[in-house]
Amino acid sequence: MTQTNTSLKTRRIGIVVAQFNQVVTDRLLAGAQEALEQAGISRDRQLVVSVPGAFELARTAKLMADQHQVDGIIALGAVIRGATSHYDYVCAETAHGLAEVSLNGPVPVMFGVLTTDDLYQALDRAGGKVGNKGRDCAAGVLTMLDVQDQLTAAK
Ligand SMILES: Nc1c(NC[C@H](O)[C@H](O)[C@H](O)CO)[nH]c(=O)[nH]c1=O
Ligand SMILES: CC(=O)[C@@H](O)COP(=O)(O)O
Repeated sequence: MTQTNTSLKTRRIGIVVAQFNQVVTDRLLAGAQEALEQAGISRDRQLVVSVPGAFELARTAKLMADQHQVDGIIALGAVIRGATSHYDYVCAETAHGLAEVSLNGPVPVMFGVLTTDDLYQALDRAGGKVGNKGRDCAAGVLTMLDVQDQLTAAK
């Protein structure tokens, strides 16, 4: 599918970012914001909201989507395995929650939540040697808007 990006100048993108493991999520946020700006979505059209942890991302994304504040949403977080099974619950519910908001809500939601065994794996994926998941999600949300436009035009 070709990228048209015709209406990017008017798009608004929401970014919901978890404060937990902020040394990682700050880098994801920076990657996402920089990529959006490079694509033509200036900072004043990026609505950034921070929440306590990954578990809170879905509810906040839902509020943004339901209030029609944005055309697409990027959810950013870093869940890092601890000593107990808490990690599994946070990962599962965060993923289910965000998927539900994306499937049942009016705008696409990108899953920019790292789920890693340790801090090093997370940093590698937040602007380190394995890329930046925030940046990937910025590209992804724009592709999703383009896909949506093309499907609407093809009706
Ligand atoms: N352990 C991590 C959490 N835990 C916190 C939860 O997300 C949530 O804020 C709390 O249980 C209150 O509802 N969050 C992360 O984003 N990353 C973690 O590694
Ligand atoms: C992913 C978590 O919630 C985690 O950091 C909790 O750590 P623990 O399992 O050691 O309590």
